[in-house]
This record gives sequence, C-alpha cells and structure tokens, in this order.
Amino acid sequence: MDREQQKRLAAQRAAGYVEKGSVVGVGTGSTVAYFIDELGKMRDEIDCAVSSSERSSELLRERGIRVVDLNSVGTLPLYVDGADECDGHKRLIKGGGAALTREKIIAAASERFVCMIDPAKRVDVLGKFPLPVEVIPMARSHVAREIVKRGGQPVWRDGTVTDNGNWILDVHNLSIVDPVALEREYNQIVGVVCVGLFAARPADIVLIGDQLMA
Ligand SMILES: O=C[C@H](O)[C@H](O)[C@H](O)COP(=O)(O)O
Repeated sequence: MDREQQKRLAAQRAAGYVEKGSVVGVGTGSTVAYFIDELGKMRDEIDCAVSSSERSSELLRERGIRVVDLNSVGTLPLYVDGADECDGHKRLIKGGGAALTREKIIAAASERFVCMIDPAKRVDVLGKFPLPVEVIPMARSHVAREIVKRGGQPVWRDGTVTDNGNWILDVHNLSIVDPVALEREYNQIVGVVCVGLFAARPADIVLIGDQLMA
C-alpha cells in the first residue's frame, strides 16, 4: 500500500473519533486534506470547525463546514492533525507546512489530540526531519546564532511566510534525546514564536494508517 493510501486510511479512522454535534479542531497538511474530505461527508452531523491554517479553512469552507475562531469556543473535545515524525511516546515533529504555531495552540486547547501518520514517519528518535522553528522576522539571525550555539544547524526557509506573518528556520543535524528539554530550551530563545516539537503536549492517539499505535 502506498503512502497516500495509508494517509487516507488514517483519516477515515480518525473520522470515527468525531462526536455528533461537536466542534472539531482541524490541523494542516496533505493527511488532513483527506480528513477534511471525511468531515465533508459528515458536515450535517457536526457543529463547526476550528482551523489551524488559512489553507485548511479554505478546504473546510469548500466542503460546507463553518469555521469559527478558537476564542469563541474555548476547550475543544477533539483535535485531528498529521505530523512529520512521531516517536514511541507519541511525541511529534510538526511544521513541515509552516502551520506549527496555530497547530500547537489548538492542540493545547484540546482534550484529545488524534494524530494521523503513515508508517514512514514513525521513528525511534526524533530529529531526522529538520525541526521547524517559527521566528519573528527581525530575530531570524539572532535565533539562528543561538541555535548554532546549542549544536543545531538552522536553515532559513527562504520565501515562506507563516499565516502569522513570521519566518521559519529548519534545524538540521539533530538527534533529539530529550524532546521535552529541547522544546523548553528553544522556547526560551528570544524571538522564537514556536518550536515544532510537540513533546510537552504529545498526541493522545496515533493512527498509523488504520492501525492504532500502542
Ligand atoms: O505545518 C504543517 C503540519 O505540521 C503538518 O501536519 C505536517 O507537516 C504533516 O503534513 P503532511 O500530512 O502533509 O505530511
């Protein structure tokens, strides 16, 4: 089975976690696009969605799903999103599509985070996928120097502007032994808006294709 089929299967299974009449938190990316297809089929059964990106909002509206602001709903029962890497503790690297900050906010505001991946993204140690870090544009060089001091190799994702008007540094050459500590350490660098490590708040449920990760 190819990766796209695995993503679609994960999205179909994730749709089973959506409760009738609820507000659904929706992530960003190619796997989420399959999930939005599933949500479209259920649009009369759900209330509305909170979206993590302009891209996902557009897809949701195209399928007739109302998109509301997180501030108007408070705590969400469910957030569904993809990831770039996932370890055995359901800790993730996210942000390959530059949506990490809004994704992390919605994940933090959700009771249950269901993450959909294909088998190639399941790793023992996070860090082979370059770690995205969203930065305030004027702080780009400063943050990059601080990351180098900490052993990382930051590369500016030139040309990418996030939905928040910020820039992305992708940090290469990491083998993340303690993801919670690294998330905390990078969060403390002045000028960092968000680190694409979801370790302090990992996923609750990981679907690898249609299989539940133990
Ligand atoms: O910023 C993007 C998100 O974190 C995505 O969830 C992540 O990059 C995975 O995307 P995809 O499902 O396209 O592989």
